[in-house]
Amino acid sequence: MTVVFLGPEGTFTAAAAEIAAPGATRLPMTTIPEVVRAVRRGDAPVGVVPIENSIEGSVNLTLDTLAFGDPGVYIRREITIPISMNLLARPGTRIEDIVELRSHPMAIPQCREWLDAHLPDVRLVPSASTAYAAEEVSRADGTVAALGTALAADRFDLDVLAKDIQDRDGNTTRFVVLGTRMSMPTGADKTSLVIFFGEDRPGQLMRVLDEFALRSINLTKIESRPTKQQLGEYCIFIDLAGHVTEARVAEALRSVHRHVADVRILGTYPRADELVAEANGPDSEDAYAEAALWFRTIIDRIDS
Ligand SMILES: O=C(O)C(=O)C[C@]1(C(=O)O)C=C[C@@H](O)C=C1
Repeated sequence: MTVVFLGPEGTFTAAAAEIAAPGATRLPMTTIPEVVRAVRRGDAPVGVVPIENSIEGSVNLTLDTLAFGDPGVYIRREITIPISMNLLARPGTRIEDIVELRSHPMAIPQCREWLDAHLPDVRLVPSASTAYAAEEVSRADGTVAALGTALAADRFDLDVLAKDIQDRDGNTTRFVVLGTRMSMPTGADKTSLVIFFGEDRPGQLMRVLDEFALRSINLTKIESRPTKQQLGEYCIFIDLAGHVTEARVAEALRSVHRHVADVRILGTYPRADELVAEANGPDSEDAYAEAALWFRTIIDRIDS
C-alpha cells in the first residue's frame, strides 16, 4: 500500500499520513493538486491533504481542487491533529538575527500575534509546505527562519528557537484522506458537498437550507467560494452530519438537486469525533421505511 501526501517528510500532513496509512510506502508530493492527481491516476490508493485549520480556516486550494478538478477522487475519512508551531533556524542563529521567515501560507497566520510581538519587521516568504521551508532554511544563511514541526528541525538539523508559538491553545488542523471510492456508513458520518446554483433566483439558498432543516440534518460547516466563472458568482460548500445512504440525507439531496444547477458530492465518510447524529421520530430510518411501504400499497392499487 502506498500513501501520497503533501511533503516532504516533516510536514504536518506527513504526520496525518502516518495515521491514515501506518507502515505504508510513503510518496511525498510538492503540492496539494499533485496529491489529488496521484490518487486519481491510481499511483496510490490513499492520499492525504489538509483541509481546515481552527485559526486560519479552510485550505482553499484543497476545496477548489476537490470541487473544480476532474471527478473520481473522494474524501474517505477525516483526521484532526493538534498543531504546535515552532520557530526553526540554523544552529547559532539568534531571534534578533532573523530578517526573513518562510513557511506554508496556512502556517504563518496561525502565529500572527507571536510574530507581531517578536519579529515585527521580518520579511514573510511563502513556501510549498512547512518542511520545504525548513529545508530552504537549512541551505540559507543564518538570517532566515521557518515555522514548522519539531520533526522538521531534526530532519534538517535546525534548532527550535521558540516552540508552541501558535496564537491560540487548541490549534488544530483537519486533514482528509482521499481515495477513488466513497466510504461505507459507520453510523457516525459526515457528507461534504458543493452546490452550484446556476441561475440566480431569490430564496434559492434558503430553499436548499430548508431541505436539510426540514429533516433535522445538522450542517457542521457552510462556506462560499467563487465559482471562478464571473465576479460575484459563488458556490457553497456544505458539510452535514449523516451518510448519503441514510434515508433522510438521500431525500434531502435529491430535493436539493432539483433546485440547483449541480450538486457535487466530495465524500461521505466517518467523522473524526465519532459523534452519532440522532435521527428520531419522523426523521428515523424506520419512519422513512414505513412511509415507503405505505406508499407502495397505494401504487400497487393502480391499474396496470
Ligand atoms: O506545511 C505543512 O506542514 C502542511 O502539512 C500544510 C498545513 C496546512 O495547509 O494547513 C498543515 C497544517 C498546518 O495547519 C499548516 C500547514
